[in-house]
Amino acid sequence: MEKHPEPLSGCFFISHNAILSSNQESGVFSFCFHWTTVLLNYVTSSRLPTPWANFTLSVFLEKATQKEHLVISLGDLSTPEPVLLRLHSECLTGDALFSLRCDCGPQLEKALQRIADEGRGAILYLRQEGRGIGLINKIRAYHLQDQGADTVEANEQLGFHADERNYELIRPMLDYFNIKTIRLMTNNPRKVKALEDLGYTVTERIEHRIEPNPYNRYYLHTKALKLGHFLDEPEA
Ligand SMILES: Nc1nc2c(ncn2[C@@H]2O[C@H](COP(=O)(O)OP(=O)(O)OP(=O)(O)O)[C@@H](O)[C@H]2O)c(=O)[nH]1
Ligand SMILES: [Zn+2]
Repeated sequence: MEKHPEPLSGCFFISHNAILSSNQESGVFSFCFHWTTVLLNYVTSSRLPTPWANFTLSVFLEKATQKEHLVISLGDLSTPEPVLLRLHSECLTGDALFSLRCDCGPQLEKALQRIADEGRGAILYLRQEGRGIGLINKIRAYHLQDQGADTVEANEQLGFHADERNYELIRPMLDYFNIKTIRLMTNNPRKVKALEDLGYTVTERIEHRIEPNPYNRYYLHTKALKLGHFLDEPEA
């Protein structure tokens, strides 16, 4: 049985952003470091045969929450060509329970298919269920939506922002695979910005739409209207 690595490396490292600033008038130079806590540690990996391809599954453990975040990868990601990537937020109802309320399940399949077709790429499967509010609160939000609220209003009625996800935690995963430039499969402009803010280069945004169904039509409409997703705003 594999021994649980504990801890894997030093607890702290110096982030890329060592800032050198100067005060022209006094001629004083100051050098300050931003110390960044390592949010996740790589734990282990295995083969993951699927109907689309034989992927590799790697697991990372988030220190603060003990959540396991996953990377499903194919091919050599360390070469300089941009990596086909999907940041997929956990959706138990859509990914595993076949829910038609959202587009997550078909999006996950589409990403697996696309990576298999190209023979190289990765899905970061992030345990940020319900846009970061967790499964119980997502079901509470669904309950409110059953009574007429839209997906944003439901979150707000529960005291959350429309989107509570934090993308900081993807850095250790991308760095582990030495990924620097990315072709991102998404309809969400905030994911592109999040990657760029973290210092990665997004060379291409690849639209990642699925055919709407009668149950997710209004949800997709709201995402386009209120969350800025690049979708066709299907009729509510
Ligand atoms: N709070 C809340 N979360 C939802 C709802 N429907 C889906 N989710 C969650 O939303 C996340 C997916 O986010 P989306 O907004 O659908 O899409 P995205 O990841 O921002 O963008 P894409 O990359 O284009 O898919 C998953 O974590 C789902 O569990 C909902 O009505 N309320
Ligand atoms: Zn979903």
